[in-house]
Amino acid sequence: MALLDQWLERLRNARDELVANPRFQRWALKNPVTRPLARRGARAGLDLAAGFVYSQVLVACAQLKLFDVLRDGPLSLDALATELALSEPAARRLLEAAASLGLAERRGAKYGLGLLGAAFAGNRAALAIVEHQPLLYADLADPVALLRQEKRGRLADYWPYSDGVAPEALSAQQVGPYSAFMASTQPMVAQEALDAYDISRHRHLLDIGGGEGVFLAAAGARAPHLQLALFDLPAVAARAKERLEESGLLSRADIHGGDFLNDPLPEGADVATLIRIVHDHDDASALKLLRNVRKALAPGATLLIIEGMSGIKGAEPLDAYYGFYTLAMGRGAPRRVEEIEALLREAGFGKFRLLRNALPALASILAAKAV
Ligand SMILES: CC(C)=CCC/C(C)=C/CC/C(C)=C/C=C/C(C)=C/C=C/C=C(C)/C=C/C=C(C)/C=C/C=C(C)/C=C/CC(C)(C)O
Ligand SMILES: C[S@@+](CC[C@H](N)C(=O)[O-])C[C@H]1O[C@@H](n2cnc3c(N)ncnc32)[C@H](O)[C@@H]1O
Repeated sequence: MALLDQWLERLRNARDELVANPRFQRWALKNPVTRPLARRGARAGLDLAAGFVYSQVLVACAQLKLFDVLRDGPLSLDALATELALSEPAARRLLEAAASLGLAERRGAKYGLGLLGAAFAGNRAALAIVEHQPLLYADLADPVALLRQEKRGRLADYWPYSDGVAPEALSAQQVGPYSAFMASTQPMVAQEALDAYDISRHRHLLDIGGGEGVFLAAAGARAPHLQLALFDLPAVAARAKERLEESGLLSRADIHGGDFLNDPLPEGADVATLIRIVHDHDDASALKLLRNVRKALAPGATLLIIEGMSGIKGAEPLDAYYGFYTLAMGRGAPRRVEEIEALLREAGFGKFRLLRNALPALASILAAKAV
């Protein structure tokens, strides 16, 4: 095995040396046998180099509500210019850029939704994420300064609990923007998790760091007998109460406000969830949180960790996205399943099961049992 590894390593080194040679690059593009592969490589490089611009075209489409405008059918350029409040040349520039990326489609003298445009038109949560991105991009204008900790990301202000502020003291104003953002993107995650895990086998769910209760409501809708509970910061718990009241679910739900690192968590649940929580924390506070969760659960109870996890096939770019997102936020990092399991084991969990789900790039679901 060691010999095989050595050979593989030599082969990889030889490949890297070859591909790094500009004469080889030119030869590979000219040679009809190697051309398709070389073109694919060049295209992948171009896409990476230009990716920020592609994203900004998407941001412009989202901010101008292009996908909503095209949802009722293709429109001419002058109609689009009016709808988007752009000059006709500017509308043409945007629509041509969008069409080149599959976000729109030329249909004779009109433009319609392209494949990707149609997918975004049908996905409010994805659009909410796109509209949130400018905050992240502002920080990423100088990625090296972030890596060297020469600059503090503005995202840290958006997620004030990540910045050493006493979390229980956060005001309604401070938690409002991030809570609304999480609530608008949660349906996509909830659907992914609840399709992969049959929550109806349980009797009592506690969603820890459950935000405005969107997951709780989705789980409650799938399992009408399920007793519901949520724990989040007091100012967020107040928002959850309001939302659940509006949807008529408050009578089924116990909503608790507090600090999940330092306050006791409510007991009695046979399933607890931590959704997009653990990757917000460094190892020491993640472990503190998991130990606190373990204390609230009886042996045999289930804990579901639901968030983007590294090293999963189909979710490879997640290390780039969450790696740099959490860098700008000033805390946390995406983890591999084995790393999460190690923390869980230390906190008193076992019997791990990584569930299959449709879109691991969005979130993976790791089930564990309190032992
Ligand atoms: C199969 C046929 C008939 C045709 C093929 C044509 C085709 C391509 C059809 C597509 C149909 C289809 C299934 C569309 C589905 C579209 C979907 C599901 C689109 C989903 C897009 C999701 C996106 C863009 C999600 C991005 C998520 C991001 C970037 C997550 C950000 C999360 C953040 C910022 C969280 C922060 C929390 C913190 C602080 C880190 O804890
Ligand atoms: C990234 S959001 C995820 C929200 C929700 N689980 C979702 O996926 O939509 C993190 C949540 O953890 C909560 N939170 C952060 N620190 C906390 C603490 N020390 N105690 C209680 N809740 C906390 C935040 O208020 C926020 O609702």
